[in-house]
Parts: sequence; structure tokens; C-alpha cells
Amino acid sequence: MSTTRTQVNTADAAGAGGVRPSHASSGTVAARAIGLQKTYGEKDAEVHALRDVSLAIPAGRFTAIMGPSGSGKSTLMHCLAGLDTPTAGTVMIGDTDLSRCDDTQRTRIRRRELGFVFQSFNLLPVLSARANILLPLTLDRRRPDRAWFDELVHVLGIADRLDHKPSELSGGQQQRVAIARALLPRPRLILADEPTGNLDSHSGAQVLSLLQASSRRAGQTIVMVTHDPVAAGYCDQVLVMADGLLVDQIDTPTTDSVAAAMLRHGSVAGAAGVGR
Ligand SMILES: Nc1ncnc2c1ncn2[C@@H]1O[C@H](COP(=O)(O)OP(=O)(O)OP(=O)(O)O)[C@@H](O)[C@H]1O
Repeated sequence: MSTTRTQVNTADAAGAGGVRPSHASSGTVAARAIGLQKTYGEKDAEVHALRDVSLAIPAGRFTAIMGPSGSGKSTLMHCLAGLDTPTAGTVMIGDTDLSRCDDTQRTRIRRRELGFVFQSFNLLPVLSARANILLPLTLDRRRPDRAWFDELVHVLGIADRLDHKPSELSGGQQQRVAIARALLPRPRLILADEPTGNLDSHSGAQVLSLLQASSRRAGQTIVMVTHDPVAAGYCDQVLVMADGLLVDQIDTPTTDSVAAAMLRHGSVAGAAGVGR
């Protein structure tokens, strides 16, 4: 499908030669996509999920990715996470080019540097909530920070659900277990695909405050896909996707500025999440 959309390129902005985003004062980039393309299917069934996306995720900041359904947000997250291989282009995590890593190196980066919260939670059904939260550290033979574990399960409201299996938890509780699992190892980069999608407004606001504090206090880099302008208002910047392209960037977003951008780019503002 051809497109007349104007493309934004934040990779230039945070790299050489461009206008640096005002908030990226340290200039450090946690992750970068360069000319990223992802095509699913073949011939008549081809879907260009990512057409040509270049962006820089500033370190220590909370970034939202927004855009209409099908615009390529999840595909971008999966490519940034090294879970999906781009058809063309490069993903850099810090200074490491993911495409040049072998499976062992990629696994090490995923375990040591990245944390994920997916729409499907990806909790192991046979394990308790506690064991699920501890799993990334267990696999990496690392000891958990007990105080941080206790704080996380308390703030996320799952302290009394730790001995339950995922099937014994509500969708919102499973989501909060997945968030605790992602945050406990204190990864440098957290990729969260609609982390407040299954939560009521109170729990959603708590999760967003926790994510915001993780970037402001602990310097973690967080990238969150959301459809919700209120959720995006917790972020330092919003990147807007449409038709597999990055089409807009909003610095120091507010609920109103995000809602206006969503309407401009064809999303239904406030369709989901904590804004209702
Ligand atoms: N495994 C796949 N095989 C074929 N097409 C796919 C696959 N995954 C995604 N797509 C297509 O790629 C496009 C982008 O999908 P993606 O899930 O990245 O969009 P999205 O912006 O995250 O959407 P949503 O907001 O609805 O979650 C869509 O047209 C989708 O149907």
C-alpha cells in the first residue's frame, strides 16, 4: 500500500546531524532502530508491518509508542526485543547490533539487559506467581533483591497472591505479576506492550507511577505501547506510528496534546485503559 504520510526520524535527532530532542540531555541512546522493515507473508498476502522505521530511544526516559491498531507497534517492540527478525534494517541495544549476535549473545542480552511485559503475559502456567516473578533471575543464577521484591509485590497489590498459579489469578493480577517479573532484575531497558490494558483505573495509575518512578529514580529506560492518552501523559515523549512508519513525536506530552495527535493520525483517543 502506498502512503503519503510524513515520516519522522528520531534516530537522526538523537544521533549525528539532527535536532536533539530537548529531554535527551545526556544524549545516551538505550536502543536504536535504523531503517527497520518487517514484511509478513508473500506476494498478494504481503503485509508491510514496518516500512522504514528509524528511531532512538533515549536512555533513562519513559517513552510511549502510540498509533492506530495495525500500525506496527507490537512488531516494532518484538524487533527491539530481538524476538522477531526484521526483514531489513538494524536494531541496536546500547552499542550492540542485534543482527550480529548469535543466539547465545542474544539470549544473554535478553536476560541481562531487557525486561518484557507482553499483551499475552507469557507466564508459565505450572509455576506460582512468586516463581514466575523470580524466573528470569533463577535462569540467570542471580539472587533477588528481597527489599525490591517486597516493594514491587506490595505496590502492585499481589503480595497475597504469590502462591497462586496464573490460572488462579485474574487477567489484571497476571498482568501485574508479569510487570513485577520484568522490573525485579532491574534491567536497563523495559519493553512493555499495553501494560495497563487489563487494569482498572486505580491499578493502571499505580503501574504507570511505578514505571515513571523506575525511569526517574532508577534511570531505567522504558518503552510502553499504549492506546491511552492518559497513560501517555506519564511519559517523557510519545512516538506515533501509522501504516508502519513513525509519523510524529511529542515531547513532554500531556493527555490533551496526545489525544489531539491521536485524532490527527487516525486513532480513537482514550479508547482503552486508565483514562476511562
Ligand atoms: N505474524 C504475523 N503474520 C502476518 N501478519 C502479521 C503478523 N504479526 C502482525 N502482522 C500484521 O502486521 C501489521 C502490524 O501489526 P502489529 O501487531 O505490529 O500492529 P499494532 O500496531 O501493534 O496493532 P494493535 O494496536 O492492534 O495491537 C498488522 O497488519 C498485522 O495484521
